[in-house]
Amino acid sequence: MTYDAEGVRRAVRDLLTAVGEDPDREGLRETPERMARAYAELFAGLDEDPGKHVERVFEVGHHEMVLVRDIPMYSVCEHHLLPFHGVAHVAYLPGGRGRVTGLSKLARLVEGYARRPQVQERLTAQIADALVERLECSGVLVVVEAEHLCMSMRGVRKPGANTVTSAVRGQLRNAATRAEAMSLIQGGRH
Ligand SMILES: Nc1nc2c(ncn2[C@@H]2O[C@H](COP(=O)(O)OP(=O)(O)OP(=O)(O)O)[C@@H](O)[C@H]2O)c(=O)[nH]1
Ligand SMILES: [Zn+2]
Repeated sequence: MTYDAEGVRRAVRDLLTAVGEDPDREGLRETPERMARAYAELFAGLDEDPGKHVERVFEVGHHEMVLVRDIPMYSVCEHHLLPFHGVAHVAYLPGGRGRVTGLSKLARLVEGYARRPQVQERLTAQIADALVERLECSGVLVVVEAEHLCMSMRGVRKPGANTVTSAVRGQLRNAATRAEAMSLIQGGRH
């Protein structure tokens, strides 16, 4: 997939006209160009294989849980192309050889799947599946908490409603391990 900036500029100009605006008035003249740049950033994940980040591993012989909590996350809902944003928590149990990946790579993984038209459930599952398949860890728990602007600023208009999704794989399905991960995730709450 290749990003077509010219196509985006054209479409934004047409959109402005269709909603009853004048795309040639001063404030809007550069808007197609600005939006082409903005969308290139918001949808950069479409041109990426996010799983590649977590294939960079270190053999440190760590067999216990690793959790990165409160990773800021911005995505765009595929139904309305409006933002949903919040935090992702990513926990995993290293596989047999105690291989871990860089902590920032977990955030890069979240970014790669968030920066595309998404639904929160798929985003959550894709992060979990990439960790199982690419890092080859023995268990994963991903929790995403987000507010959807399509629910806040339009439609049902319920600002503040938070959607929480989780995806659990492998040994983190075990009740005790899962409870430990959940309590570590909630440990940051006041
Ligand atoms: N499951 C899920 N639903 C989402 C997500 N983002 C947006 N939605 C929902 O997608 C649904 C689309 O519903 P439709 O009835 O097709 O569209 P709509 O008429 O604009 O719906 P309303 O938002 O209720 O006005 C809405 O209920 C949204 O809240 C998401 O990440 N996951
Ligand atoms: Zn939506």
